Amino acid sequence: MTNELTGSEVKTIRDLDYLTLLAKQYPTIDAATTEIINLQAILDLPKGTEHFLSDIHGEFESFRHVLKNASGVIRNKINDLYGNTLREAEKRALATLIYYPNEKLDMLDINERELSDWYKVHLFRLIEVCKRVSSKYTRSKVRKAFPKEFAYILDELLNENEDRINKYDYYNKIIDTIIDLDRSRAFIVAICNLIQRFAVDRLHIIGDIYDRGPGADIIMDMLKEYHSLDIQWGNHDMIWMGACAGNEALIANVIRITARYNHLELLEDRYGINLLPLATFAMDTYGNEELKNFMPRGVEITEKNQREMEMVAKIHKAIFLIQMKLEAEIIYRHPEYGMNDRMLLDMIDYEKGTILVDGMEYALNSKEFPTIDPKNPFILTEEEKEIVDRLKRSFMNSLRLNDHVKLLYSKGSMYKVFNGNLLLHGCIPMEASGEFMPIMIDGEEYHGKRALDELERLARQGYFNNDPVLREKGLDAMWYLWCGPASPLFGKKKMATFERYYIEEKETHAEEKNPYYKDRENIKWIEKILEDFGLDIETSHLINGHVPVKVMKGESPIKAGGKLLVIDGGFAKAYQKETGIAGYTLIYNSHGMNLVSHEPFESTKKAIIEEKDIVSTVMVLESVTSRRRVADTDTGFELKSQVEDLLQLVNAYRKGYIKEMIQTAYINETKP
Ligand SMILES: O=P(O)(O)OC[C@H]1O[C@](O)(COP(=O)(O)O)[C@@H](O)[C@@H]1O
Ligand SMILES: [Mn+2]
Repeated sequence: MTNELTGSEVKTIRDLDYLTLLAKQYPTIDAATTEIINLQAILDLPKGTEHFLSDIHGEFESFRHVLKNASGVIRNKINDLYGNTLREAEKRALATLIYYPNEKLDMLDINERELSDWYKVHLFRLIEVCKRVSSKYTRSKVRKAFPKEFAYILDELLNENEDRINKYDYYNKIIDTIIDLDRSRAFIVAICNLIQRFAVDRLHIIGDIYDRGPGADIIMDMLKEYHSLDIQWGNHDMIWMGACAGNEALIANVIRITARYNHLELLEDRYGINLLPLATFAMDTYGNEELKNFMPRGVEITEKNQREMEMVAKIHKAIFLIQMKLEAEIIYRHPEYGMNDRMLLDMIDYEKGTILVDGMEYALNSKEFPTIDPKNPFILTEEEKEIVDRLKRSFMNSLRLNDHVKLLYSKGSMYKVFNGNLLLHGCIPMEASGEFMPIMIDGEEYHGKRALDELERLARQGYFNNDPVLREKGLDAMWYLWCGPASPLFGKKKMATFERYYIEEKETHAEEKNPYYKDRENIKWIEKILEDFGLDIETSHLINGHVPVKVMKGESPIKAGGKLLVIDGGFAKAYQKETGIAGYTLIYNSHGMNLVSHEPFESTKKAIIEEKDIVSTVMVLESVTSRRRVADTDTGFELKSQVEDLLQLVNAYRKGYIKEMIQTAYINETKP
C-alpha cells in the first residue's frame, strides 16, 4: 500500500502522517469507532460547573467554607434530592456533614446502638448525594477521583445497577460491612470529600489571594490540592511574585502591608523570612511618639499588646520609607511609566515639615525622617542597604514562598478566556474617549489584549530569566503592574500610600480610578474589549474583581446589561463595612449563571456548631432553556475536533490507506 494520496482522496483524507500516528493509539476500526462513540457521549453530557472567586485577601477560613459549600451548589443538590422528604434542619445537618465531616463526626453524641443506625441512614444519604453530583461525569472520570482504599466499594455503590434484584439487600450488605469493619468514619470522610470534588468541575480565582487577611499561604496550600484550577493574577498577588523574584521595592511593599495588618508571623514563621535585622533597625531608629498612622489596622491596643504593636508600627514605618526610596529607583529608570509624581521624598521641606503634592503645600503629620538626607532623599543608608540585601536573599530563598509563587505562575496568567468568558482581575485601561489607554513597554506602545500579553511575558521573565538585564526588565514591569496608572491589575492614576500615612487632608488620599471604572456600564466599551479578545459580543461576559461592590449604596455587581460581572464583594474583613456583605461568587453550570452573595463568615466553629451556611441570595443571570452541554464548551470544541480526526482515520482504514494493526497474543511483530 502506498502512503501517497492522489486526486480527490487528498480532500477526503487529510494529513496521512498525522493519521498514521493516530493509528498507533487506535490500531483498528473498532478501536477508533469505540472512541468516537465515547467522545460523542461526553459531548452530550451537561457542562461541568464552574466556580468563580475573587479577592480572597488571605481570609482562609471563609475561603475554605466557600470552597466546601461550592457557593450553595451542594445545598441545592440536597434540596433537589430531598425537597419535601427531609426537614430543613436535617438538610442543613447533612450539608454541614458534607462540608466538615471530621468535625461533625467528632461532635456526634449518640450511644453505640443508635450509632450504627445513624451511620446507615447517613451513608445512604451521602451515596445518593454523591450519585447526584457525579451524574454529570463519565464513569471513567468519576472512577479516577475515587480514593484508592474505597475505589471498589464506591464503584459498586455509585454505579449500582438499578435493575438488580435484591438491590436493597446488596446495598445494605455493603453498608453493613463498612460499619462492622469500623470503617464508617473513614468512608464518610472519603465520600464527603468526593461530593465536594464533584460539585465543582473548575475553579477560577480572579486575583488577590494575598494581603490583609491572615492566611494567604494556607489558601495557596488548598489551591495546590485542587483538581482543576486557574488563577488570574491580582495586583496583590503580583507583589508577592515580584518579591519572591527579587524586586526590592515589592519586598518592601509586601512587608509593609503584612505589618499594617499585623500578620508578620506569616513572613517570619510560615515563609521563614528573617525580619530580625529590620526589626532591630526599626527599634533603634524610630521613637514611640509618631507612630499613629503606622499602628496595625483592626487591632485593639491594650496595655498587654501595646509594646508589641509599637514594634510592629516601627517596622511598618521603617520599611515604608525604604519602599519610597526603592520605588524612586524604578521610576527614575522608567520615565515612560509617567510616575514622577510618585517620587515624593524630594517634594518635602524637611525643615518646615511640609510637602508639595500636585503643586499644593500640605503639612506633614510627622517630621521624623532620621534616615533621609534632605539633599539626597532617595539614597538608602548603609544599614538600610544591608537590610534590603538580607531580606532579598531571604525572600528569594524561601522554599515555601517559591513553592506558592510557582503555583501562581503555572496556574496563573494576566487574563483567561474560558468557555466564552474573559476573566481579568482589574480592568482594561481606557482613555475617557473610549480608546484603549496605551502603555509604553521598551519604547513600544501597547494596548488592549496585546498589552496584557506583553506584560504577562515580562512577569514571567522577571522570575524565570537569569540574565540580569532581562530579569530587571521583568521585575520592573511587575512593580508597574502593582501600582502603575495603566496597569490592568491596578487601574488608578496613583497609589496614594505616602499621602495616606503622612498628610491629614483627605483630598490627597483620593486615588482617581481609570475611566474604565466610571464607564464600565457602557455596553459599547465592554463589547469593544470582548471583541479585542476574539469573543462573541452577543454571548460572552467579562468577569472582574478588584473593586469592592458597594451593595449598601445600591451598587449592583451586574453591569453593562449583564455583559460585565464584578465579583469582588470583599472577602476582606476590613472592607465589609463598605460593601455590606462578605463577597460575591459566581456559579456557571449547565442551566446558566448564578451570582451568589455571601453573608459575613464568622468562624469555622460557628459554621459547624450552628450549621450556618453563609450563602444568602442567588441572582439568576441567565437561565438557558435547554441545558448547556459539554459540546458547547471549549473542551467540547476540542473533543469535536478529535472526533473529526477519528472519522478521518476510520475513513483511511476503510479506503485502504492505513492498515489495521491487530494485537496478537503470541506474535510480537516488532521484534525479530
Ligand atoms: O486599605 P489598605 O489595605 O491600606 O489598602 C489601600 C490600598 O489598596 C489598594 O486599594 C490596592 O488594593 P486592592 O487591589 O485590594 O484595591 C490601593 O489602591 C490603596 O492604596
Ligand atoms: Mn486588586
